[in-house]
Amino acid sequence: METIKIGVVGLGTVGTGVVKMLQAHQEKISEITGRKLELACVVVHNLKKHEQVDLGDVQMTDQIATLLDDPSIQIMVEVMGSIHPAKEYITQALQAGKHVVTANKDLIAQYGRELVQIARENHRDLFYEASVAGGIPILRTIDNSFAADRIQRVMGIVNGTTNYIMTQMLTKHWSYDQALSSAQDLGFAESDPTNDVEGLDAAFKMIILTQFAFGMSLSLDHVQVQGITKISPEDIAEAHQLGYTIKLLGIAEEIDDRIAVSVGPVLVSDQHPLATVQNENNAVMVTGTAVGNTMFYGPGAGELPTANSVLSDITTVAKNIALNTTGNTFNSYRQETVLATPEDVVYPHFIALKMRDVPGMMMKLTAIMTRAEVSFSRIIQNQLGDGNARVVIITHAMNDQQLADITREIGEQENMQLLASYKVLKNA
Ligand SMILES: NC(=O)C1=CN([C@@H]2O[C@H](COP(=O)(O)OP(=O)(O)OC[C@H]3O[C@@H](n4cnc5c(N)ncnc54)[C@H](OP(=O)(O)O)[C@@H]3O)[C@@H](O)[C@H]2O)C=CC1
Ligand SMILES: N[C@@H](CC=O)C(=O)O
Repeated sequence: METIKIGVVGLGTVGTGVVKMLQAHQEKISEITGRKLELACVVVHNLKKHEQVDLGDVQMTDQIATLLDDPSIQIMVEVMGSIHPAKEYITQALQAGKHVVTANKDLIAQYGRELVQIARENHRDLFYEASVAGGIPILRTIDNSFAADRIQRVMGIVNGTTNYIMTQMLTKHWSYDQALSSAQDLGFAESDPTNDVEGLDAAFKMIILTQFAFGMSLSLDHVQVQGITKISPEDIAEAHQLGYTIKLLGIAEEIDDRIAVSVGPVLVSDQHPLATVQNENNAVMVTGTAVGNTMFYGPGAGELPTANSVLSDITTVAKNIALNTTGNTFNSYRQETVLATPEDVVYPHFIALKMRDVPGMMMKLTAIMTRAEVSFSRIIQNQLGDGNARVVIITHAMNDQQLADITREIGEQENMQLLASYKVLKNA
């Protein structure tokens, strides 16, 4: 049986899982692909850190040239993360005639088109299943199984770290710092977790999902992004009291041929399947015109779940090599990017305010809402004990322009402060 040699760049959470799975499932992969896969080298940044790691005959190096300059290595697996030098390594690998598998969503979301072009020019494969929702095979599913359907919306929990943090805070009453530190220890968080908690990691994944589902290419400034760092315990408790769970949701939806993409805390009805997704698990709901609602659930981060997605890409490349059909990248669906306007995006909202507890304040708030043509659906008021009250409103459906008008007017009031505003998702 012919051998395909593989070089892996990165031996952190995902790289370790890839090496383990390549070694453990060798026989099955050979049977499926008709090729023996051989791990030839592993490239790391700091060799000293890995002194205790036993890779047997496999060479460990801190020199990327060992991999790039070896023509016998046919597949490079990039699991080191960040933009530079990962982008340069992938470019050089493709130009040197290697196929590339990566888990790097930051890179694919921002430079995916350029890298796909380089892969095509060099007739090489480029796959990145692990870049979205870790262990859930969502990209290949959208690419293959939704090819003929018209997708209306892709929505879900696509960051494991934040879902893990919020689950621990709600169920075990851990502090934010304690939960984040645990997510880091478990290998879910990015090396710099800012992107996780500020919603950027989820935004990169939504950019990739939008490309697959709608064929439209977005940049980060096309996505409305809010993280979890400003969610307060009061927000969580009041949402709970009203029958909702707060989740960091990515939503990409087509509204009259225009696209709206956002990432932010959303109140999800406790009856909604997304409300039940706990810990580092992710879930992606894809709504198609023909099929209706579908939901894909599983671990969104972690060593072996993510490695499994990387291995599915490696296996695909190996099959393509065996069949002499390489030169494939993921989906080639392309549509002109047309963005929705703030008037297009319509949701009920949870709005929390602090205001002086004196006569007339509620009338002022009602007047602001009336001017924006928004009505209340539910309202709670709690005294803060310092002469102020915390008021929480669930509005009827309103658009982003109405929300912007309300936010501006509240900001102009004395004795009234907007504390939070989140979308509300009612039904499946
Ligand atoms: N962790 C997860 O659950 C998931 C991660 N991903 C993505 O997978 C990728 C890897 O993530 P993860 O394994 O968590 O990251 P880690 O931080 O755990 O590991 C990164 C690895 O890359 C190596 N590395 C960093 N810079 C270089 C360099 N210049 N040259 C060679 N090696 C380098 C590091 O080397 P050294 O050890 O010597 O410092 C380390 O071994 C990222 O793109 C991430 O977004 C995707 C899905 C899930
Ligand atoms: N940091 C990411 C890892 C997977 O993409 C997450 O927590 O989801």
